[in-house]
Amino acid sequence: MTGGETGSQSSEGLVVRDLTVRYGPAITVLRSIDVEVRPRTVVAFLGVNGAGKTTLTRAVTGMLSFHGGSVISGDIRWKGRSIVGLNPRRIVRAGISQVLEGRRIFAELTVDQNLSVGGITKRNDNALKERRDWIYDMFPRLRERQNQMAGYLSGGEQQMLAIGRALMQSPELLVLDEPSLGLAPSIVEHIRDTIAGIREAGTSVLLIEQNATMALSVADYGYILSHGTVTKEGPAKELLADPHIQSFYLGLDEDTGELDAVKHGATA
Ligand SMILES: Nc1ncnc2c1ncn2[C@@H]1O[C@H](COP(=O)(O)OP(=O)(O)OP(=O)(O)O)[C@@H](O)[C@H]1O
Repeated sequence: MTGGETGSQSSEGLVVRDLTVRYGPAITVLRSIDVEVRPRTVVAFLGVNGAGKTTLTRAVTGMLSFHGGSVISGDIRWKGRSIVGLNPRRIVRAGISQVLEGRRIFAELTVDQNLSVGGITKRNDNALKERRDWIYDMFPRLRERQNQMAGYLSGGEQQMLAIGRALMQSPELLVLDEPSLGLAPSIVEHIRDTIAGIREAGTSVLLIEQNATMALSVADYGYILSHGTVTKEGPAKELLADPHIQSFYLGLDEDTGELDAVKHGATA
């Protein structure tokens, strides 16, 4: 069973089946992968540089064609309906929002204006105001800086803003691409707590990460991707305890259990 909950809910969330994705005519990046994100769960998608993690996010959010990629075979179903071939706007409207790798906020707009842009397709002003208050409660530092230009925020604050902007759509699924990249450990912890809070509020999260420690400590379920193929999957707690995963992704020596971050390039 995948995704951490009961089988009866499988058609409600995101179901990726037998998906093969290619860039151009010859570069096959994802090979027959199966991934599932059930409602109200956090699913970690882990792998080293170039494994194909971002390519999965592009396929799910309708961005693949902008990068010269296409779905060769298989399907991506959201709440029981195929979303392959839908444009990004329709996918956002269907309830899937994403935070791209690299915190792409609008640097010359204020924090508040960035949030307004995030909610631009929503028409209910009261609901938007409530949403904005909820985001400011989650990130008090953004409230303090709401009239500042976003470009002057720290890296961690920009990541919070990027997440907040995506949440303005009230998504049912949030796709987060490497939110911990380049951030100090204390900020990473805050981001992890935020992800847990997002799940508690009812939104499921597909969490793309190289920082396996962070991702598996908050996720319900995880997938390990290697060269475009899912090589391992299971409940996050089991993956976290797996000696091979500890050795390769968490940087713990298989024999001694000691941290070996330099050898394995772990980011924890
Ligand atoms: N637009 C593209 N055209 C051709 N090849 C691409 C394109 N985008 C990515 N690739 C290749 O696809 C492979 C997977 O890339 P992808 O960005 O999905 O991996 P990733 O696991 O997210 O890596 P990282 O952690 O470094 O972001 C890489 O070999 C990459 O060079």
